[in-house]
Amino acid sequence: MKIEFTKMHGLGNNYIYIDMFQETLSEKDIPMIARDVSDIHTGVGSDGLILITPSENAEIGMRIFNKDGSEGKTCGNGLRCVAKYVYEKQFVHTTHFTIETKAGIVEAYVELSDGEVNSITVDMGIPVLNRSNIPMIGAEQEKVISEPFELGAESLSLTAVSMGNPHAVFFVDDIQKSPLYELGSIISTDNRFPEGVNCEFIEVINPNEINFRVWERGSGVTQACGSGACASVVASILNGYSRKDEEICVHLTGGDLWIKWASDGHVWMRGPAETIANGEYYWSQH
Ligand SMILES: N[C@@H](CCC[C@H](N)C(=O)O)C(=O)O
Repeated sequence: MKIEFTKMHGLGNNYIYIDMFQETLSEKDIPMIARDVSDIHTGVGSDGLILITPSENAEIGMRIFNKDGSEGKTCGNGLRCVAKYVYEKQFVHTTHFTIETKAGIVEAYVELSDGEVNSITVDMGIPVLNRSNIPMIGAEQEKVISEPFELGAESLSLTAVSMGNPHAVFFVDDIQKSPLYELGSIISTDNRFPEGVNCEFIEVINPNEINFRVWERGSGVTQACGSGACASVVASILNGYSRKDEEICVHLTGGDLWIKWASDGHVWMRGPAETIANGEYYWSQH
């Protein structure tokens, strides 16, 4: 089966994008296609698969599948790439439009420079802080802010935030020494998180600047995670390191994102999106 695709990235967080206005995939094949196409040796190589779909409730729809074939509910870097794609293909005719994800409908704003897409701002919505809705096991309604998190002999301090998808944020003194490879996969599948979790280590440089590393649920270490950057800024504010209504620069491995948690509760993300390649993928079930 021949599938046309576009490979795009947001700060190095790269996905294979399939335009479902043109292609038809069977629902049961999608997780397998996500795994196969993501494989660097036998596929194209990516952090996962993103489908750009029609939507009944918004102007455009988006679905995200991680490298292991699991479906996530949202993807910050993916949203900016989808916004660039649909604007450039003229699926939308204004610079402000809506995109539906499994986590809800978000608004995207495309910023142009000399007629070219320069950056994209997305209203990522209101973070969910109640433990049971993250979801994380334990007392209902309670927020998880700087809570002791035992992991064998290690004792970490956890702040948990859902941006539509779950994030476990840990503050470290030096980002270079964060135990990303040692603990990322263990935390990501820890049974205190019934749906798994994306795991972020952050170093606060000053109230308006943080360093960031991520282990993504279903994909492992990636160069950037937009929803994770939003969750980290929310965690930084909840812990008193940063302030609401101020734009905070998040330094990710692949570059910078600007995030603001506004007083009305909404989290805004601003950053770039790039097209890498267009191609045809030859998929066969095995
Ligand atoms: N890279 C993403 C998040 C992708 C989904 C995540 N791994 C999950 O399973 O929740 C981003 O930029 O937000």
